[in-house]
Amino acid sequence: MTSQHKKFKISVPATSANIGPGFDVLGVAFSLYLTLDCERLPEGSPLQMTYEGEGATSVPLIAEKNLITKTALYVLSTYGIQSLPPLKIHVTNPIPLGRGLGSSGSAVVAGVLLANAAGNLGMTNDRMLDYCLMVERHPDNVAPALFGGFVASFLRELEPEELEPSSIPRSEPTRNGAAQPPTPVTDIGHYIQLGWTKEIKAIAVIPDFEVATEDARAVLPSTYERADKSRSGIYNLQRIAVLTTALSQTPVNADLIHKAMADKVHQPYRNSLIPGMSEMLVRITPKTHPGVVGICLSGAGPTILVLATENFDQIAAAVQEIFMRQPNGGIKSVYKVLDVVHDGAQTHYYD
Ligand SMILES: Nc1ncnc2c1ncn2[C@@H]1O[C@H](COP(=O)(O)OP(=O)(O)O)[C@@H](O)[C@H]1O
Ligand SMILES: N[C@@H](CCOP(=O)(O)O)C(=O)O
Repeated sequence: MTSQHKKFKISVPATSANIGPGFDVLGVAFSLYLTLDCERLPEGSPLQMTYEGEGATSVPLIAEKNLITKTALYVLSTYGIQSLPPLKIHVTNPIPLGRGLGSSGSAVVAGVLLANAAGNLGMTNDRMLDYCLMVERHPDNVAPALFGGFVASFLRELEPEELEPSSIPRSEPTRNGAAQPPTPVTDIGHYIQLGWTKEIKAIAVIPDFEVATEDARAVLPSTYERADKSRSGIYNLQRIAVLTTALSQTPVNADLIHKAMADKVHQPYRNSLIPGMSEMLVRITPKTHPGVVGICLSGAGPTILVLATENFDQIAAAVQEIFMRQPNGGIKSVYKVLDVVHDGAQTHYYD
């Protein structure tokens, strides 16, 4: 039982999805945490929500509008609970929004954990994944955020009768306003945690502009043909199979990983949204920059993710230099050297 605990803290890691060829499949959790410090208030008190960090000036703090709390409200409503219990919630968010580090996925996971703790729902992690997938339909951010580590995942196709109108919040609203299922069906998400050698860290080079995931998905083709000129589907399948094992092995085979991180399914179409990316992917290699293991777009971008074993500052500087050479005064960026973390989202109870 958790109801006697007056305070609880939820922490959810940032993630990077895709890792090159693993579009909508692979994701990895990082040592950068969205946290919610929660305290139960006396019955009848209004919800109090405060927020610091990334998004502090833009994220709404109204329960029905904020992605964390509206996700929690949706989960609670499927249990017949129509409002959040009286709570004081302080959000601390170091994950930049709209940069391809899974801020929305982490917010969705935090919302599901918030509902679980606040409503004493006693959900299993697998059940929580189902709820996350009703809100964020691609699994590659929410699965590693929930479970930690390097995760491959898929979700089953929903049946037409499950696609009925409802008030499920979407982290990326569909462009055509397609209807969403009313309650989570079970057994939607399937995943496996893969090995990741501890020698490989991630350098996230974060430019000072946002790309909404919805916009970065809108530039992708609606169909891929087996016989297309670049054989993009087969190209990616071959690489993803090699990459998932190569990233677990010691000693690190940088040349193999770098080649296996190439992609033809999403990155080429997103070039136009991320000035300098195509040059970075060609020019920053294990041969040109010792320590580099691989390079890709992080999630839907615009962050560039370099996997590396050493020389982190020099490698980051090379990416930043290419951003700065872009037209109209260049693009400023910051970078973070991140560890892959093997624990996912957590709820700690106090008092
Ligand atoms: N901590 C948060 N609290 C509330 N909303 C958030 C939070 N983090 C992200 N969001 C919502 O998610 C949007 C960004 O989602 P998205 O475009 O998918 O980018 P990202 O790559 O960062 O996940 C933000 O504009 C905001 O609406
Ligand atoms: N597979 C998705 C991943 C989006 O990740 P985000 O961190 O940018 O939200 C995609 O590439 O669209």
